[in-house]
Amino acid sequence: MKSLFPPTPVHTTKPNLPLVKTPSFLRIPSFSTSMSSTTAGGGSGAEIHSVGRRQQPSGEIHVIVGPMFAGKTTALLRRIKSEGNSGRNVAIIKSSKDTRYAIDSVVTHDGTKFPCWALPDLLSFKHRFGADAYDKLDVIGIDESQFFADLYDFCCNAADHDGKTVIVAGLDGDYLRRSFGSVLEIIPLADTITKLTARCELCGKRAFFTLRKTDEKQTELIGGADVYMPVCRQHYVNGQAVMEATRVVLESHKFQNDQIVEAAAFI
Ligand SMILES: Nc1ncnc2c1ncn2[C@@H]1O[C@H](COP(=O)(O)OP(=O)(O)O)[C@@H](O)[C@H]1O
Ligand SMILES: Cc1cn([C@H]2C[C@H](O)[C@@H](COP(=O)(O)O)O2)c(=O)[nH]c1=O
Repeated sequence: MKSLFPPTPVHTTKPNLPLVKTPSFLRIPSFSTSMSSTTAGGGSGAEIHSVGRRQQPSGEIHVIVGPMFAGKTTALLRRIKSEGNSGRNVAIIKSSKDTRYAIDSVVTHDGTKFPCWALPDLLSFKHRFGADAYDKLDVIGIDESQFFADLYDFCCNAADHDGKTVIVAGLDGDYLRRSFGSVLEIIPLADTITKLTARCELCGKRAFFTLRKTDEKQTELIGGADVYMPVCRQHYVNGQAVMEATRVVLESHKFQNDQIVEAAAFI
């Protein structure tokens, strides 16, 4: 097997980064001289001949969700590498908001790396990648998909119109277990959906949720094990209660301190 990783960029405007591998280039025929289709009843008049027109490609969408540390990126990379090893042209996009381990690579929590395009949005990918190179792509991986507001439109275009296989990995829920970004919106578009689990950091059981260990409230907060941990249902509920109790205690301490400061000002 040829070594594809790191793969060789093809017609990219961003040298040595975005990656498309490519032993057997141009595998998918872009044009057909004659395309036939017959209706189920074999009825007459159903035959279509389309000379010189682009063949309708058949795309796919596969969605991988779960809490943090569940192995979503690992699963995405495994799939992308396997597609690359089968001779398909692949590229991975991640959100440029995720600067945790590397700027231009997808990196798993246990250190596996793969070069990627780090972008603020998805719909600009085709233009940045180059239209010709994009046409030759077979498989597009998307990591940290919860951060892309244009996920639905990109997946629709890429799979339905451009015939790409799109593999999407992301958080289905945020630290409050609310729907995160547009990830759940693409479920109706998907061929397959895989929900992975991690290990609860407090008891070792299966973890379905992500607990935020700090008291920051914004939905988007980039971080790793310093800020988040995967937990089971019981420890999520307990953990939220502990966080809430801690907040109340800290706020009451702050209130008491403020009163002491105010009182001191009068002395
Ligand atoms: N509590 C945990 N449960 C499971 N895996 C963990 C945990 N903490 C660290 N890891 C590591 O994280 C790896 C998964 O990383 P990654 O694929 O980046 O996950 P994700 O993309 O879902 O956050 C696991 O193979 C394991 O080595
Ligand atoms: C739960 C939660 C997570 N995030 C951020 C934290 C990380 O930067 C990513 C998730 O990365 P992973 O590959 O799934 O480990 O998302 C956030 O912004 N808000 C949240 O509620």
